[in-house]
Amino acid sequence: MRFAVVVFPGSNCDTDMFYAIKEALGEDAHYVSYRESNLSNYDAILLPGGFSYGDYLRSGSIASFAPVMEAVREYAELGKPVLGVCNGFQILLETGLLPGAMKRNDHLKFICETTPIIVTNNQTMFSSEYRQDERISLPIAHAEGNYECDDQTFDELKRHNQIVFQYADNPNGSKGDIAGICNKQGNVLGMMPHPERATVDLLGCDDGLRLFESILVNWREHHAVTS
Ligand SMILES: NC(=O)CCC(N)C(=O)O
Repeated sequence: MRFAVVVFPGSNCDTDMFYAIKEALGEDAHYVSYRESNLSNYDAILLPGGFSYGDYLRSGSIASFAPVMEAVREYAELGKPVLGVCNGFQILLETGLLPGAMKRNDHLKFICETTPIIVTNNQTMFSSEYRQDERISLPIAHAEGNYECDDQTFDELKRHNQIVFQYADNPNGSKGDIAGICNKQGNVLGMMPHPERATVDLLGCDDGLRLFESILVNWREHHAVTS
């Protein structure tokens, strides 16, 4: 499976993402520039964490106008997997590929810690290798992770099972303890916790690996070789 790791000016988790795919998952990973306009060679697109364009204006807002995001939008419309982690999630929100917005953490401090996460929906292409309502541990590292949306959007997220991950111990004030949501079609996921920082025991936790394994398992199911 060929994964694209998109690199924006200011990305800083691209190498971790590349390592997670190449070394921990054992699949093909490629760095792709924010200038790229054709993503048709890839089976999944990964938007890594970081501080794209210095987080100026709002996190992810300037990156949402990068040339590659038009290609990501077209790619997502085809139903192919798009994952945004942390700053990647913020970019997906700013692009409108996911509903809602990110505010500064309610305590106005940057938080960097490993935190308990609940798998609220294991029926997605990103979470199927977890058990429903499983409690896992993942690192978080952000200043703007306080998810916000209006009540109508929140009801829709619940009605369409779009809330995929929730904080067990809300660290930032996020509405509904939201840590990760997907679009209605289920092929675009944004999440603040960093699964790519938790893919091997050596990192202290490997609960993130099953997220990438879920993508791979689901891709294989749709690309089964029948001879
Ligand atoms: N780890 C990251 O992606 C940093 C996120 C980010 N730009 C912030 O909210 O602070």
